[in-house]
Amino acid sequence: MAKRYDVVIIGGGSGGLTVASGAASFGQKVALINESRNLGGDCLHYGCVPSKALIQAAKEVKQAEKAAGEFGLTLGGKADFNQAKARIQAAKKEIQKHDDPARFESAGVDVFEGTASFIDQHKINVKHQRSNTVLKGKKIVIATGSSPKVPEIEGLAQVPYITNEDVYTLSEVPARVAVAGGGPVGVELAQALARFGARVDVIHAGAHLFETEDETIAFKAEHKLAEEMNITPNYRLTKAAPAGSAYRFTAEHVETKSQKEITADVLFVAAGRKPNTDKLNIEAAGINCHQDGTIKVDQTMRTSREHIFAVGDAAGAPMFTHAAGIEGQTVVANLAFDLKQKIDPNGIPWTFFTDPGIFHLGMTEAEAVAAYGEEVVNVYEQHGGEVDRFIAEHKPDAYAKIITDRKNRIIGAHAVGEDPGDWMQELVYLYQKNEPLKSLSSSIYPYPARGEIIKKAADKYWRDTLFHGRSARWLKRISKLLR
Ligand SMILES: Cc1cc2nc3c(=O)[nH]c(=O)nc-3n(C[C@H](O)[C@H](O)[C@H](O)COP(=O)(O)OP(=O)(O)OC[C@H]3O[C@@H](n4cnc5c(N)ncnc54)[C@H](O)[C@@H]3O)c2cc1C
Ligand SMILES: NC(=O)c1ccc[n+]([C@@H]2O[C@H](COP(=O)([O-])OP(=O)(O)OC[C@H]3O[C@@H](n4cnc5c(N)ncnc54)[C@H](O)[C@@H]3O)[C@@H](O)[C@H]2O)c1
Repeated sequence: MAKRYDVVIIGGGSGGLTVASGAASFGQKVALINESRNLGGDCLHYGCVPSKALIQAAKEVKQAEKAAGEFGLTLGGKADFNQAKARIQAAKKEIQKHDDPARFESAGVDVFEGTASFIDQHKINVKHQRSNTVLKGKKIVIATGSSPKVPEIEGLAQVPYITNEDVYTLSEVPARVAVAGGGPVGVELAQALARFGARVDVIHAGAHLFETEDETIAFKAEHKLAEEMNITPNYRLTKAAPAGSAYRFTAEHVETKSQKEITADVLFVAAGRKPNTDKLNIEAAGINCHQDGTIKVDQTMRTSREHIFAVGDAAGAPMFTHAAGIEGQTVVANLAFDLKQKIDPNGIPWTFFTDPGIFHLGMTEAEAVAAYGEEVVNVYEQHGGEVDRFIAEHKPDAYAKIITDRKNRIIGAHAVGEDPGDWMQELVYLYQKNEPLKSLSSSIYPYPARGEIIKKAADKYWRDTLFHGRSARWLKRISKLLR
């Protein structure tokens, strides 16, 4: 006999947990299935939390070295990676408390440990060790996340490699690390390993690091990151082989096919993600998927079956914890009240935690020009070298680019510099409220704020309007009359 629920959720990560607590709080009878009792998903166990803990530890090591060099201090010894690992464990343990299954159970959610697979479009089998439990859901939410994609690399079977799932458990930092992939997973962690003493080679099949980013931002970030690691864009890692006590990797130019060889002690595969949809027996539910296995959804997060929703990484890009969260919130409203609330994918910002970091909201300049035409798009650029705080902090490389339409509404906003997520967040608010950039000009920033970088960009709108063009001529005339 199947156990009956209003909602059955598959996956206990950022997306699934948001749906579980939201649906239960609206009085729905909820079942949550996760492969292990350790809820929290990729973000907590292998993604955001451990990576940010490691990145911060590595940043402190780098700052200590930089300060020693600049201020004539003597620094001895080698940074202890085990201390960073201890911090990672402590952070995970603390945050894990929020995702304790008991908390969800006390909120009325039935938590099932096991692997879920569809029997038909309403029934799901949960397999745990040798037992099988069948659940029946009026509504079903798939939130199974994603895993590292391992590309075809000849000889990889003879060469041990790591992914973001193993990097935090390395017993020590290898002397030489080859990284396949120049996206955020590869570069955030590569920089951290470099700061703990590894010589890092990033092999990247794209024309530049961070392919999703505005070109100006990606180039500025890459230029700075190249001070700490060897970056080889336009090359794909194609072969791996043992070479004495180390390994030899062959990278092939994506167009000319010319080859380069790199020797390293460890290969870190960070070549993208694949959705965790392979164990779901998804055909039994009759849901349509994209070719890469991600689930097709509309903007209400419904799949091709009206009563089945998908959120988070399993539903494809954008793959972020907060994206899974907002998608989960939208699904709660849609399934509990039969609404058709939509997600605006352009309204989901993100930050990459490299140093310098990257902030992204909406369209890049190239995307905006392609979508609206050059004559409609206005671009406001602001350099940190003209902002007192960045000058005082010796960080003049900060840079922001804000793209607006003719009415000065935000189409895109991008930045590179130290913790740009902190000083660019107001633009997310403006975007959501459909407010113009120029409104920031009247906002007061406690001096010397990093956020002045976006106020100065907004001031440029007024300068263009007041001192050039038709209104400038009128203002001059009025001013003369009043003299
Ligand atoms: C190294 C790294 C760093 C990252 N850093 C950030 C960051 O700083 N900020 C940010 O916003 N995002 C970051 N991300 C992305 C973020 O981790 C993901 O977007 C987010 O975890 C997706 O949440 P989700 O709910 O879709 O899936 P997940 O959190 O992966 O949860 C899916 C859950 O479903 C379970 N599951 C899978 N299949 C089944 C099945 N058949 N039956 C039962 N259970 C199943 C899994 O075990 C897992 O617990 C990072 C990712 C990586 C890899
Ligand atoms: N700070 C954050 O919020 C954060 C951090 C990490 C990851 N993430 C999320 O995780 C997603 C996945 O990130 P990712 O870096 O794993 O993937 P990605 O797809 O962004 O980058 C992987 C890159 O690897 C390259 N590649 C593929 N095969 C290769 C090969 N054989 N040799 C060399 N290069 C190869 C591809 O050109 C690709 O650009 C991101 O899009 C993001 O949504 C977010």
